[in-house]
Amino acid sequence: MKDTVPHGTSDFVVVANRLPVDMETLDDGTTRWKRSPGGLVTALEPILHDRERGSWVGWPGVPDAKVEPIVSGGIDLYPVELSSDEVSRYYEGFSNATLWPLYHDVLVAPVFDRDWWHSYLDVNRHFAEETARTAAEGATVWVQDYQLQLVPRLLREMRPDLTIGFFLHIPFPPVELFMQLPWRKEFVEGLLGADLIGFHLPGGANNFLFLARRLLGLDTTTAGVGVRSALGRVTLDDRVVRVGAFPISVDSRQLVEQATDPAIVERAAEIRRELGNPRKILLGVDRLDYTKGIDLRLSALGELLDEGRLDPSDTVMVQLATPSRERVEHYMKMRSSIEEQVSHINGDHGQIGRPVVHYLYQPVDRSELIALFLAADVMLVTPMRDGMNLVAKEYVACRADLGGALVLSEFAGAAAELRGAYLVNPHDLDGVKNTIMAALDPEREQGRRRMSRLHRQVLDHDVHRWAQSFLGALSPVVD
Ligand SMILES: O=P(O)(O)OC[C@H]1O[C@H](O[C@H]2O[C@H](CO)[C@@H](O)[C@H](O)[C@H]2O)[C@H](O)[C@@H](O)[C@@H]1O
Ligand SMILES: Nc1ccn([C@@H]2O[C@H](COP(=O)(O)OP(=O)(O)O)[C@@H](O)[C@H]2O)c(=O)n1
Repeated sequence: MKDTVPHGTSDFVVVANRLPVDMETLDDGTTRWKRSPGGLVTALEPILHDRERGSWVGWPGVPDAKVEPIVSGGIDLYPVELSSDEVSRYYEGFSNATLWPLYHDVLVAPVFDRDWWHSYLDVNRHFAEETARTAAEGATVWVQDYQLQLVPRLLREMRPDLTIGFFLHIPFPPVELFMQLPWRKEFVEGLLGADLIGFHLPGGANNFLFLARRLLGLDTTTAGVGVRSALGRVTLDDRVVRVGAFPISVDSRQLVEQATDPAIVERAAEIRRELGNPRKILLGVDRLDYTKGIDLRLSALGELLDEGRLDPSDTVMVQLATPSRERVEHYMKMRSSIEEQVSHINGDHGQIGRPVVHYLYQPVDRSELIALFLAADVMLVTPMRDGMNLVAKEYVACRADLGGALVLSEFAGAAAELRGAYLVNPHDLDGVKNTIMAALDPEREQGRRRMSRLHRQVLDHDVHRWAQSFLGALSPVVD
């Protein structure tokens, strides 16, 4: 964290709830910055690094942090302060106990709280104001995700000279679920402040177009939206808003480079030794979130061990769970139940010094994560619903050796592209168990062919292509 930076000079501004780095206060009262959790940051960081100068407006991850604009990793960071009350009502409340469950198939009941809604509105206004101060005349602003869906409209009112893109990183819900939202019209109007609205999948884009017609009576295209093509259009009095599907991805080449680094390859071998040289290693890597299906894969593993279909003396599972939204009720409950499941499995099937499940509830270093990807024979990605899931793409990008197998939920956005994975319906526990068994022992050449297809897909469709396709579609507005 170095120089301070001036306002009003940025030609390209990313606006996201979080900055790419979180502020951390140490025991001695000093502060330091660490990488923020989640796939949004993983995806957008390399995009901003590519640009000569880019800015990022976001929250530094802790309440009441008064921080001046700073430069980090070549990106100008403009912190937006949130009070502890706003963290509780806007972030933990409306964003993560209302919108998050509503947009993830109502896996838990969304809470509709009017105070939270007012806080969401206020915070969206703060973000729009900070962005309006930061952006240069005629700049391009790219607003990210469900926490900031009102920003496009608010920002356009403040700064009509800007070109505004919006991208939603989570699923856009089916119409009948979205209709539950008491403030549904405000959301559609908020998003329509953008020039281009992007979703991961065509389904989300089509749902949005339908809602713009139904809720606001607007004139929209009705033909289906394609992937990176056939954009939909909403015609307003004074302009046209385009709507498209742009599946996000990872920095595949960078991952291949890291995964073929001899030190990381050696670390992968060392991890296998440290785990007791099991015949098979299963791996799960997630934020600890009830959408991710960590409990489901543990149930599958537990039953396979109970039934004697897996041998605890030669099978190990590693589950990394990054702490997330720890004060939100359903996250606390999910943590307890996962930890109980891990204890049961280890209690029933472990031996002294040889647990079956190695569970870490802590952030893990990037190079260690890549070594784990290399060591894993089967990667388990089993969400009940997920916008994309970059972990699935990271795993196959890292497997340039064509080893390993990916078990992937049909309910992750990534399943639309990674058709060569072992696809599972996360509501069908027996199906998940049988698929895990198949993925553990594929015929060698067939396994390599599957991985080769997946690896190529992710190399051809990386995060740079994602950003180019979105920003390319946004730029005709500028021309
Ligand atoms: O900021 P947090 O509340 O700690 O949450 C972390 C991020 O989680 C979500 O990530 C989503 O974006 C990924 C990239 O597009 C996608 O692969 C994944 O399916 C989504 O869940 C959230 O949408 C982000 O805003 C958060 O920063
Ligand atoms: N222990 C962990 C777990 C995840 N991660 C990263 O966090 C990101 C998770 O992205 P994702 O798209 O799969 O899911 P969300 O957490 O964004 O919902 C990936 O880039 C993972 O590599 C990590 O760095 N360390």
